[in-house]
Amino acid sequence: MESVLRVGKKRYRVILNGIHFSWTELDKKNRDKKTVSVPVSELIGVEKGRVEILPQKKVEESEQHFTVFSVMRGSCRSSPSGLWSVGRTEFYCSSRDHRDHWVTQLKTALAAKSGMRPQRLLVFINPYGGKKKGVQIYRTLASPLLELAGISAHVVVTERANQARDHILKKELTGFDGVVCVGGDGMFSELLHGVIGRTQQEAGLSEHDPTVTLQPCNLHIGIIPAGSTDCVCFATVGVNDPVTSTLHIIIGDSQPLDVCSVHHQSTLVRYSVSLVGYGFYGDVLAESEKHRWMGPLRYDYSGCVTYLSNRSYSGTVQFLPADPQVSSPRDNTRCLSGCRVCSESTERLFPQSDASSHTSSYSPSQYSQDSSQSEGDWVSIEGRFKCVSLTCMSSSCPRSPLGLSPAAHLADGTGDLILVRETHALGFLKYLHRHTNTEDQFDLPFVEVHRVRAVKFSLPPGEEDSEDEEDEEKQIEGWESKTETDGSTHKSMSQQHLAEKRDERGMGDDKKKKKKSDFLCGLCCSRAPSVSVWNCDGEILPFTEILCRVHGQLVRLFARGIEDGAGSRNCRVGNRKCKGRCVLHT
Ligand SMILES: Nc1ncnc2c1ncn2[C@@H]1O[C@H](COP(=O)(O)OP(=O)(O)OP(=O)(O)O)[C@@H](O)[C@H]1O
Ligand SMILES: CCCCCCCCCCCCC/C=C/[C@@H](O)[C@H](CO)NC(=O)CCCCC
Ligand SMILES: [Ca+2]
Repeated sequence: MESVLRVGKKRYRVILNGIHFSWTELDKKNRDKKTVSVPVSELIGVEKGRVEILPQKKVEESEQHFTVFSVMRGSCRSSPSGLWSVGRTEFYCSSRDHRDHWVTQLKTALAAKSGMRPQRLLVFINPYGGKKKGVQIYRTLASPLLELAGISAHVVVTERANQARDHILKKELTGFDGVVCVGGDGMFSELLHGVIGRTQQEAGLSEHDPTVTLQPCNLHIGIIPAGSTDCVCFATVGVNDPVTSTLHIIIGDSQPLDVCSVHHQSTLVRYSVSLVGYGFYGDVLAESEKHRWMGPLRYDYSGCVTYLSNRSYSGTVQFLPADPQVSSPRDNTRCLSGCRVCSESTERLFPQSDASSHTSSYSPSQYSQDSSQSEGDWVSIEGRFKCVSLTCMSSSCPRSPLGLSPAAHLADGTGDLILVRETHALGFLKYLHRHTNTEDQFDLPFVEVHRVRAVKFSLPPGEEDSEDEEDEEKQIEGWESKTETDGSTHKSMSQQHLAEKRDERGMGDDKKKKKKSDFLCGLCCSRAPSVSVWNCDGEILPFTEILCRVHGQLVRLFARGIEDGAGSRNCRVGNRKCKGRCVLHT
């Protein structure tokens, strides 16, 4: 369809074909002609009249106007890369019939995309996450956009921890195309556990057996960030912004994600997508749980306290290396939207399925993961470590924009194992500081990094996890999942308890008496505990000896990874960059 319409006072040639909706200013010399071209896949909605959606819905009736809403990269020249906003354009037609015809055509074009987009979502809001603004963020920023896009949402404001996980595990989910959380990494983790657990239940697979090839999950997960760190959102979208995330959900973006299952003996302990960290990151988390009242600042405070305690821990790390021909954690690449390494991994991980179906929305695919790969040989490293970290993705976050492992891939079926050996305090500070800039944190003599498929950690003889303590800790975990209504305390009580138990176990009887002054005395290493705890995506694990296995592309998010140079400098018309000439960005 093609017409001359007015936008403001200027005349435009407006064209809608199956792929693009574009408008070019007329009455301009050729070289100055400005074209705005929006892929139909990035249209959000069309309304009759002159309509505004954000910050509040306002409708001005007009028989000859219609308003088009679309994805716009950036909101101004200085927008961070990856930030999306809502582009809004009012068109003026020659008559009411003409206007109605345009609206019908645009709605038909949008309807043709409906198979690629979610129609019905199950949304869980944690009213206590981050700065406690989850409900407000959803009502003012996300809900109006979902409504505009014709997506219906069943909203549950949670009343206790693990309510979202249990709902997904047990309740009827027929008709939902995705589950969405409004909250932080902890809320995401609830959805992750619910979706993976439900999928395995339905497939009749045991999650406990680390050798089982788990069934990839069709139900997509969306994250509207409203937490403290929001690392998963940042690393898969590039920014922590509720509007950007809602737009990715609306247009049905689909980003596969590797997941690590953590086992103790023959039991599944938890799943992780971001960090399974022992030593420094475990200690920071344990310490931070004692200071939850500080809010997100507790991590900075606890980071300093833990750094000053200057601890290191003994243990044996074993790992199964990934194929070094495919990629390496030190190859200076970045996993960006449409990443080649991840696409090729799709073919390797699911050789029988149609690889192209993995790039679109939640179209259910017949997955069957390749388990023919022989396990290979385990490599063993023994020593004293400041930290042992396993991450399935970069784990970038506002604190560390390139993340724990900048070249890690979101969906390549591997994780990066980072070993930081015992070193002097200044050396470790250098390592930590490099997370905040572009210097290579692996280019230090006491740091090594390996791309792996599985990791085992064991304690030195005499320090192993004792069965009695495990039973007790399991009870604590069970208690944690019981109904709780006070969002500010649910985690602190259980995690603090576990942290204290760890301290007790590590310090022995006489040192227990001086537990209260422990972190100050941590400066003097003789009193430091010999065993740390594992931080698993922000939760303390109740076991120290664990086996981790990476499951390639086990879940899918409504995201597309980080866009190359997205933001105010470039837009994409089809697959070609507009080099900043598009009027969206001039
Ligand atoms: N209504 C509720 N009451 C108490 N806890 C809840 C409730 N809803 C969710 N939770 C729990 O709160 C925890 C933290 O939530 P969330 O991740 O949204 O926020 P956060 O501030 O980012 O937390 P974190 O400290 O993990 O970064 C989650 O682990 C989740 O299980
Ligand atoms: C001299 C300057 C030093 C600055 C050091 C900065 C180092 C930053 C590294 C960033 C690592 C992010 C790891 C992600 C962890 C999340 O899965 C998890 C859940 O939200 N967060 C925590 O455990 C919260 C605990 C995070 C510990 C930092
Ligand atoms: Ca990975």
